[in-house]
Amino acid sequence: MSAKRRIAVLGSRSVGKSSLIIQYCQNEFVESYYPTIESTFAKSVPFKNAEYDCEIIDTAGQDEFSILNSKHAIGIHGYVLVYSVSSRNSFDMIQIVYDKIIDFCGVSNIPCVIVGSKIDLDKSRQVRPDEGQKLAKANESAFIETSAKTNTNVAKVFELCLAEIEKRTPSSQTEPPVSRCLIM
Ligand SMILES: Nc1nc2c(ncn2[C@@H]2O[C@H](COP(=O)(O)OP(=O)(O)OP(=O)(O)O)[C@@H](O)[C@H]2O)c(=O)[nH]1
Repeated sequence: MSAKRRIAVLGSRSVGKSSLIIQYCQNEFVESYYPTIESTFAKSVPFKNAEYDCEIIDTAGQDEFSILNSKHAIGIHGYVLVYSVSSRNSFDMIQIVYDKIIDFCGVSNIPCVIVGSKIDLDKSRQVRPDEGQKLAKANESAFIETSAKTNTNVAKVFELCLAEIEKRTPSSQTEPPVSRCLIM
């Protein structure tokens, strides 16, 4: 039986979350922009001699005022946090979203990949790769830069996420760790 892995993709509006997932699951890139409310994609992924049934949750873009939806914290095995390398604001949102998740879950860190998207827009780059790397290191996360448009490093994002999950949850275990948060 293949293990189930539920992965939530979060980040500011319009950074390319849907495009990344659609490129990964359906091998296509859509130039036009349709804001997401929420959708779920399924993909079976072979990884390290095992087969994983991945459920990938595409979320509506967040900002500093959004309240973390409990659906994006409960029952989630791993996170993909996306910013666009051409938007400093979206980069600044990553730490805010990360902190909201760890606060909600009552843990000190989560299985997470930080993604700098849209690297094909190199001329309008506002965030350097080493800044992304440093942020990821500070949050014990994996890091990668991608382009959904040119299909650069797209599959790698989800492999890194499975690897981060694997570091903390052996493949024999299906449920994500229970939150240590106590309601008194
Ligand atoms: N050049 C370039 N454009 C991209 C890339 N990825 C996404 N886009 C464009 O950026 C816009 C937003 O992409 P979406 O994938 O809808 O972004 P999103 O993060 O899902 O947006 P929300 O649903 O509002 O949160 C669209 O016009 C895409 O075509 C990329 O890798 N390169």
